[in-house]
Amino acid sequence: MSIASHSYHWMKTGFRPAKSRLSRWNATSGQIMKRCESLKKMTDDKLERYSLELRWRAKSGEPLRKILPEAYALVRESAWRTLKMEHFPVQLMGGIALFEGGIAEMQTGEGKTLTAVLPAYLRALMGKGCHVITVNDYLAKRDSEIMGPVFNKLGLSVGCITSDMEDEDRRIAYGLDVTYGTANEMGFDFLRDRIRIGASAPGQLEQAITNHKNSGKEPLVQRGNYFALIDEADSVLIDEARTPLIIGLIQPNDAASVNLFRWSNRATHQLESEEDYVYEPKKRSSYLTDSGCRKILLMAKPSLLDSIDTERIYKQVEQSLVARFGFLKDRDYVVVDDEVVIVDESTGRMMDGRKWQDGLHQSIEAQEHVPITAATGQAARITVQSFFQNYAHLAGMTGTAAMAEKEIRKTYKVSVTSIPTHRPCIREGSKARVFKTMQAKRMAVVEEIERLRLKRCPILVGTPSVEASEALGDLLAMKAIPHQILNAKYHEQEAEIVRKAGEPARVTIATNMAGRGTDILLKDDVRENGGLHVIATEMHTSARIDRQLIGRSARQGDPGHYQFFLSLEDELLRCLEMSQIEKLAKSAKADKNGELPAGWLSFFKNTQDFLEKLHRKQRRDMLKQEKNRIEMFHKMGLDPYLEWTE
Ligand SMILES: Nc1ncnc2c1ncn2[C@@H]1O[C@H](COP(=O)(O)OP(=O)(O)OP(=O)(O)O)[C@@H](O)[C@H]1O
Repeated sequence: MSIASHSYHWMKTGFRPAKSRLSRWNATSGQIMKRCESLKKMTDDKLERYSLELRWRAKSGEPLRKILPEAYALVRESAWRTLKMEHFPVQLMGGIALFEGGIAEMQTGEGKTLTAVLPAYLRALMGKGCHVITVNDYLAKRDSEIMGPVFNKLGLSVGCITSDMEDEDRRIAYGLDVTYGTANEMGFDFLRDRIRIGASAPGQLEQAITNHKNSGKEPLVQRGNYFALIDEADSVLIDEARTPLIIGLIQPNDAASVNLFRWSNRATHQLESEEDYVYEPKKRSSYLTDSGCRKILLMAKPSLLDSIDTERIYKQVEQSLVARFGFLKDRDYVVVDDEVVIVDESTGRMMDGRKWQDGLHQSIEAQEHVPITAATGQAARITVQSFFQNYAHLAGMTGTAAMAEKEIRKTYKVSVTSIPTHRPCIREGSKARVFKTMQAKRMAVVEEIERLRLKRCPILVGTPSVEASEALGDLLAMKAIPHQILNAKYHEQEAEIVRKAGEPARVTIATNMAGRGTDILLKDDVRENGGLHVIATEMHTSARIDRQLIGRSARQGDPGHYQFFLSLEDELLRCLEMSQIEKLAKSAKADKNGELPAGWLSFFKNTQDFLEKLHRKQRRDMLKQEKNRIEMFHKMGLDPYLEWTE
């Protein structure tokens, strides 16, 4: 079939891979489909024996690219027998692209979960383990459970790593043929293993591992880094890459430090903005002015603070100011059982076990009047970028790679290729509506929900924080509109909430938890009524996150619809100076319902662009620093990942 004649569908944002590559994949995909015909008559036993033969051939040195057509045909047949799903030709092409490495852009809802099984199976034949990286525990568990039978039927074992697992269970899961888990868990397991091995000079790691194995010490948890297939690659490789993984070295708190955290928090309330301190929202940083330093010096303090030097006190007060103005409860963190738990901005999920550094976490604990936990120093650290560079083979897939193509190419030196969709995407968008105040916007959202409910459409409302999701929930409750909320506080009910979200007239209010990976299946006659409607109640700091939310609708050729509702009091605009927003708000001419003319949308888009640029620069700077750090460690013959070892 020639490229010109086949009926693939391209999204506007996608860019095409070189034609020659696409036609090669297309031809191989055709071969695979043909092979599948001959597998139909095989018994299950024969199918498994065939798979064993492939494993033997792979281990005997036959190149995997030669085995690929047979392997993919087997996987397709196994998926049919176990899940009643057969890979579409475009999914086979995606699978080939993933085997060849780099990032495959497959639109939201195109079935990346099923596609991932193809390269994972093929690489797993080598018997060196294969890691499928998902963005959260819920997806790791869901995907390994759903896809497990496809591998099992072909004689391969599958497991998953979740944050609540003990080392022994992790070791077992890593020992299986295919292991699902998050970059976080796999990265931390890698670091903990490095601590077990101890520092090793560059180039001597293999020897150090062998020595460790022979030493009879606690065995390592991972058995190597052979192949990583990253789902939602842009989230993992770009968004998560902003914070390095750090294993803390617990530094017990002394009474003076605890007093300092609590006192600094109180002290901030006696300081005047601009006169005593300056808080910079864009950088989330603050500094004391001369007047502020003087005031701090003169303030009454508990005698325990006498032992702490003044510089440290200033620094801590500045940190408390950052905690107070830069970090909001139910947006950046939640308090669960007297514990401050970070909420990840891009996924809306609780990040168990992660803590802010440099006393910031403790400052927030002081602010929330909960027990102050021990601060952590660094024992071992690695950036997400360096972690994935340890893998012999790396591939990724996402619905939103094209938007970050340049950055991915520059950082990871891999190409991004866009795979056509199976059916044309018929998602419809309505013009964004902009309001002067948050309240006016929320009222309009409620009205829209009422209107759509009358048409019996399921509605997914995206909100930027736990707080915003609950505020909207309260409004709906006041109007007796039934709804369900999906935010970090309800993560245990996630599967149940998602299962119901596609029912007629069902209203689901969610944070970014209902973003990447969430698959809302449409029930009953919902398709005829226009499919799922997504109402985005704010624009995110990254357009990719917006695209992911919208991508919950109109999947697999289904109908679907989206609309943005924005206001001048939105989170996105908080990065601007207060005075600038006030000026804008004054000049804005709203109608009687508080709605502004459509032209205001460009203002939001510009702010989003500005923030994306700023974050890109921050990531670039971080990478540069990291590169210099590793080079310096290498020059000194030291282990770049371990700051401290026994
Ligand atoms: N070959 C297939 N045959 C039938 N159904 C399929 C096939 N491939 C995928 N699906 C269905 O399509 C839906 C979307 O799949 P999936 O959630 O894997 O998409 P995705 O590409 O990962 O989306 P996102 O980018 O939003 O994570 C699922 O309900 C899945 O069962």
